[in-house]
Amino acid sequence: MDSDQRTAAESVKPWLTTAAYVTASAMLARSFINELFPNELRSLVSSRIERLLRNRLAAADHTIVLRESDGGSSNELYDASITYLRTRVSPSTKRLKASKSADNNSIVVFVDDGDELVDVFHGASFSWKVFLNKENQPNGRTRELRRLELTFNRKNKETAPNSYFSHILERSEQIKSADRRLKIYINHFNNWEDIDIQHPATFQTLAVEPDLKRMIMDDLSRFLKQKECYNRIGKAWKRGYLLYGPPGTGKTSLIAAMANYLKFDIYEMELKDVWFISRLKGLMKNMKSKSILVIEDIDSAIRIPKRDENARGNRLSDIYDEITLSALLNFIDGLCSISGEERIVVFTTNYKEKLDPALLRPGRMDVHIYMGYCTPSSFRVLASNYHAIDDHRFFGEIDELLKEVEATPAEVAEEMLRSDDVDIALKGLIERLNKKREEAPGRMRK
Ligand SMILES: Nc1ncnc2c1ncn2[C@@H]1O[C@H](COP(=O)(O)OP(=O)(O)OP(=O)(O)O)[C@@H](O)[C@H]1O
Repeated sequence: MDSDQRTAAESVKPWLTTAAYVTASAMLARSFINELFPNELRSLVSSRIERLLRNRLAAADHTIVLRESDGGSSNELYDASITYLRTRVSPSTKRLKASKSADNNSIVVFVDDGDELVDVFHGASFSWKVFLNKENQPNGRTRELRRLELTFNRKNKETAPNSYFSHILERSEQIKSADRRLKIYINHFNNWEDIDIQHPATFQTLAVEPDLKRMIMDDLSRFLKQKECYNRIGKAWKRGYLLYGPPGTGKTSLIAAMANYLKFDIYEMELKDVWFISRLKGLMKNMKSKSILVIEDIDSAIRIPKRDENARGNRLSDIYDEITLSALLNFIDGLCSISGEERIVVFTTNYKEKLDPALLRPGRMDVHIYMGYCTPSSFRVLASNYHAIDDHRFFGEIDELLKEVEATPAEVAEEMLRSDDVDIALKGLIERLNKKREEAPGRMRK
């Protein structure tokens, strides 16, 4: 028996002893009843006595309820417990339900609603039950919400809320990061909906200059280690990035690479769907920690309708609260400082020159990153991504063309994908670059 099994066996012992006590007492009581009571009364009296014994046992229990959603916000402790408990299902659990995980296509097995799972931690037993609640929504639809009930013996009440929950939070983080696929959420009315998109971009597959790549990775790693420093200077633990450059230069790919590198989720906020400032607040409150908030195309006007729907007039200003980007930044800063969690905020634009100069002043967005046209070194990354090559007789010609022509990595990637035959793909790219040079000599690079 290894030490884990020994601990488990030892911790189960008191439960077995208690169960044996109940069974033995019930048997004793039953033979006593058989002696004393006529047939008709026997089953009534014996069930009363068994109930009494069980109630005495139950009185020694504590129960903690974890709801899936708490006051409209998602409950991270509930999520962590579900992640953790999935790894604690034992073959002896009588009824299990199985489903296919959207995250990584694996089969997930868990106890069914109403069933029980017993976990042993530091020699104490913790019994979990899952319950399903159905809530009627104002829009007539029914929302399914689950809750977990954790029951443990009163004598473990010191262990349960503190070290057991810390253990669950820590383990669930480890499980998630070992078994993780990028999650992308988009806002839909008041809620975030996760969309099942697999974005495989990583810093390795990202076609940007090596120095820029290193700078971004170092900046992210440094930020994560700076919680104390941000606390000390009284700043929200938030890092803001402004990504700018022409369409197809990899701004979205960089965000995915950042998320995959940090193992953070992405929350993509469509401002045009936000409508009310209160909705913005609610959405930000519902973002999980360790996340990247993305607001794309910030050069387009931000207009949020007035909170009071009756305040309708003829002029635009009667209907909309124009919120400047500057105000939005302040607002996000304020909410981030309340949450105290690390947060990355990324804004993107194709037209940096259209932004309010006040936004570009130092201190507003921490890092400005220009995502530019394809260069010989970023072309090498794409050639390796799509054809697993690091050299070819056509590379010299392509390098010369890329120094002259403005071609986005997206355009180069498109040519690389046209054929599995590397010679055909590279010839296609040369033709495209030559055509660009002829068609737009004025846009040639200096
Ligand atoms: N720098 C890059 N590295 C690797 N692939 C890239 C890069 N830029 C573009 N691509 C390829 O082109 C596709 C489109 O690029 P992406 O959406 O990241 O560009 P974008 O700058 O965000 O464009 P937009 O401004 O239109 O949103 C990507 O899915 C990827 O295949």
